[in-house]
Amino acid sequence: MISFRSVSKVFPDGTAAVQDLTVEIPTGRITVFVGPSGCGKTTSLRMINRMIEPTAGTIEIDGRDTRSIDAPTLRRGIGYVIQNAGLFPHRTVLDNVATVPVLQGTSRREARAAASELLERVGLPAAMGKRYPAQLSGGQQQRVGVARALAADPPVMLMDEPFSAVDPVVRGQLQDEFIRLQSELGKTIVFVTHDIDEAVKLGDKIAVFAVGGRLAQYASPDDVLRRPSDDFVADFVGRDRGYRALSFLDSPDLPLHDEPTATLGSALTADAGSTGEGAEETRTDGPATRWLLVLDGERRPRGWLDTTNLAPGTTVTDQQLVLGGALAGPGSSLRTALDAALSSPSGRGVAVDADGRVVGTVRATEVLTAIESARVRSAAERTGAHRLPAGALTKSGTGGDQP
Ligand SMILES: Nc1ncnc2c1ncn2[C@@H]1O[C@H](COP(=O)(O)OP(=O)(O)OP(=O)(O)O)[C@@H](O)[C@H]1O
Repeated sequence: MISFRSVSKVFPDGTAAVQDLTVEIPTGRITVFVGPSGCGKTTSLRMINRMIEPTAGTIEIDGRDTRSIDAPTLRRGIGYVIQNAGLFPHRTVLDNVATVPVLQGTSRREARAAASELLERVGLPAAMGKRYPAQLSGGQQQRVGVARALAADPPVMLMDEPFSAVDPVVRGQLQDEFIRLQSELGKTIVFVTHDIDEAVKLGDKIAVFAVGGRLAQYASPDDVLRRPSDDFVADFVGRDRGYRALSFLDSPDLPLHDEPTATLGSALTADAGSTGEGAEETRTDGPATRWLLVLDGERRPRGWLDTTNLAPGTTVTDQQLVLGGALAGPGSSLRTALDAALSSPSGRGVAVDADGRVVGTVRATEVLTAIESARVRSAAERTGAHRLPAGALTKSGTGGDQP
């Protein structure tokens, strides 16, 4: 546990960067400091490893005042990852990762072997260890940065906007891998970002900072989205926060419908798209159309086919397909399920099993009904009137793939 007790930082020029911050950061979880630019997130983070000293208050790690530990010793137990990775340009990737263990007396050979394993752990082939940082993409450099911070196996990791220098797709991948890695490692992580979506996705707890270094709210992502503490937080988390809060509701009981399908490369039969309950006429952007779900040979979804003007016998090709949006997989949240239905041209969201094979479709109206029931259950749970089944309100992935 890292405890901030009435911590303030006023810089010599008079800037009050952090004001009276009191916060308890739980062990083994990800706590995100989020807020607009200049509100004291980085200053607060750097006070943990004493790169910046507070002007008032105390910071304790597991009950020990950090001022009672000399700074180098303190920092050995605290990994630090920054934007753009901050790698040493003239050292190979492997030696970058091995730096701290070597400084701590591990033999170079041993440190390199461990570094090589760490690279694989963060999703990089060990062969990349021979390259120099400039020979890697931004996303790869960030992975090396994470591996380097993990090399000394510190119980605490400080991460300052580690994924913000990469494009949104790579950032999403890095976030997913980071969640997976943390589920194995269980480090105490303090993560700084100005992106509320990133905070909600990664954080077990979120500290929302307001301008002037004031803590506006400290709560679970679900609470920050559903019950912002004041207008500032409500404004910061944005207008569609109700929709985003759906990410925290599981979709265990959604009814799945059988969906008529065709296989890519096969010929359309005369009744294609007109049998089964999923084949009713669906109004999309004008005329009524009949949408048929097209699969590959492994029953994985490839897209939707508008059969309105297609004669029986027509061969189904990739070019004819309209891509749906998100897929709902096992353990998906209601947000993913709703997104799958709303982003599908047929209005029917495709549900897949763990191998990506189609198991049926869901309709937006049914997801909305499930959302309503989950809200009722959640309200009952808060008042203690009703117990939810275990895991019913756990955080699930919010993303989805395109069929
Ligand atoms: N060394 C310094 N001397 C004077 N003022 C500073 C110093 N470092 C930071 N500040 C000021 O302290 C305030 C908080 O800065 P900090 O970097 O902690 O904010 P932040 O929330 O991390 O911002 P960002 O998201 O832009 O990185 C800002 O007004 C900043 O200009």
